[in-house]
Amino acid sequence: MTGANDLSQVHEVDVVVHPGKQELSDAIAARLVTAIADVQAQRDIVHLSLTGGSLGSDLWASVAALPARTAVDWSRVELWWGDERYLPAGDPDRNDVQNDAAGLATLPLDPARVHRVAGPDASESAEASAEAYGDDVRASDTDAFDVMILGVGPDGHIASLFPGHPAQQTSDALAVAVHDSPKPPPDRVSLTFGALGHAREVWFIVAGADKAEAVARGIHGAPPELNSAAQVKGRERTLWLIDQDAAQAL
Ligand SMILES: O=C(O)[C@H](O)[C@@H](O)[C@H](O)[C@H](O)COP(=O)(O)O
Repeated sequence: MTGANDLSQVHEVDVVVHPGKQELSDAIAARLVTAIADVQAQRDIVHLSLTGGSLGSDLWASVAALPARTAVDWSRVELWWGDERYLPAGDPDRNDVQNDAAGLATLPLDPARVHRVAGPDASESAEASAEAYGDDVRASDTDAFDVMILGVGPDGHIASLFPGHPAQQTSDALAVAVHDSPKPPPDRVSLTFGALGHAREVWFIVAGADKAEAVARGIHGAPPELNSAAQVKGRERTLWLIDQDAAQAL
């Protein structure tokens, strides 16, 4: 990983800094393909949870361009999303649609293993969609997500859990409906903190100077009303994959 600067074991998390957003995206893709192939050498199915946002989509362009993507049996990958904007299937503002357009759709996935959050075209309400999504996660035969990928907003949000928003406090469900989101669109469905941390590895992926303060708080610790990322850790590993701009406040 040329140019990568490993600031390992900062406050019980691993931090890897890459020069810029493109290098970061390519490095996440390489790391992800290797992680999936490693799990597939041990067992049949891999559970992977994805994120929206620009980097969360860019990484699929990087995977699609990576020759080593063929080291993965994509038909044995179960795909989930940490959150989804409560919009109809196919809406260009949905996270899954943006991931697909960036390159995810080019991979030979099994559509039956791609777990999309139901939108208003396929559910009565965001609450009903969240409940169905939680049931889907519970019914899957996994002990934990193998890799939980999470983008981080400048305000410190992860998935659709915004600092200080009441939906952050849901602890009795795997997924929650979010209304009045400070970032549009207002209605969303999100995994809860408990479900997001139900992962062997959590990877926070962040680029840009506007995220530097959120990154520092996420790594060094902060209360939920200031930062959501600080509330989630992987069971085996918590990894921050960031670019130099996002590392400015460390
Ligand atoms: O539903 C959303 O609005 C996105 O999923 C959002 O949570 C995103 O992951 C972060 O805001 C980081 O996005 P960027 O990588 O574009 O900064």
